[in-house]
Amino acid sequence: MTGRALVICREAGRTYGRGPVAVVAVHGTNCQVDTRDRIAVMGPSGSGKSTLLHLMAGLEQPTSGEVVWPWYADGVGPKAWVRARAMAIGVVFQSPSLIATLDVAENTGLPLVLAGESADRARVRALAALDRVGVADLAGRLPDDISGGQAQRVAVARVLASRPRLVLADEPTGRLDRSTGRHVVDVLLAAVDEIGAALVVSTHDQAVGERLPTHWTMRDGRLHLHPDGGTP
Ligand SMILES: Nc1ncnc2c1ncn2[C@@H]1O[C@H](COP(=O)(O)OP(=O)(O)OP(=O)(O)O)[C@@H](O)[C@H]1O
Repeated sequence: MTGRALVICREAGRTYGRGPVAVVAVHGTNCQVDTRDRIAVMGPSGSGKSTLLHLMAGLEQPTSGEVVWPWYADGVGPKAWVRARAMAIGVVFQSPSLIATLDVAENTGLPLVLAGESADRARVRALAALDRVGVADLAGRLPDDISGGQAQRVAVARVLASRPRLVLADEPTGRLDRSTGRHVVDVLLAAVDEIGAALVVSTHDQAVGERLPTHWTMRDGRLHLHPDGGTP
């Protein structure tokens, strides 16, 4: 913890299904992400990393405990809050999920347009974000005409365009070869430094975990924090 709290999990847990088929993806978890944190959540496939990140992003509701975003302003209506939170917490998924019929710049600016920004303004911010991750030259290309590594950098730019306070990257290198993955992590780290955002990366790849100073580990839905930073 190095700054102001952006998200706090208090005994937050998530169970899927009920009765004999219930799966506890995340057991009651206590953790906090602060403004300048750089955290790797390490753990094998199925250990609950994605579910934890989705809880922090507000994409999933906890079935026990609570997730709190302390910068929530009382009086903001639920719809406005969901929109504000989506802008402030950017999620990079394992698959970039670009829309095939929109070019790279349009894909990058889409969340801004959906949030009510004009198309012109969204384009300016999209181009700046693409430039920041080194793929401005791809702005007019369609997703089918770019590589997987380039698409993942576009997905990073799409998140950065909103200038989030917190970036949650869920196995962002999972589908990339090692050297492309390393490059995407470089880009992510440089970009969050530049915009002053906190970063949480979930990964089962030691090489990715080693790039971040703080390590949390997830095993069978239980999160272990390492106050001394921990080794991946
Ligand atoms: N929507 C869902 N419905 C039912 N079970 C789910 C759902 N999402 C996740 N799970 C289960 O919850 C557990 C944790 O999954 P989660 O995806 O969070 O793990 P993970 O560590 O991110 O794994 P991976 O790296 O493979 O994505 C797994 O047993 C998974 O099968």
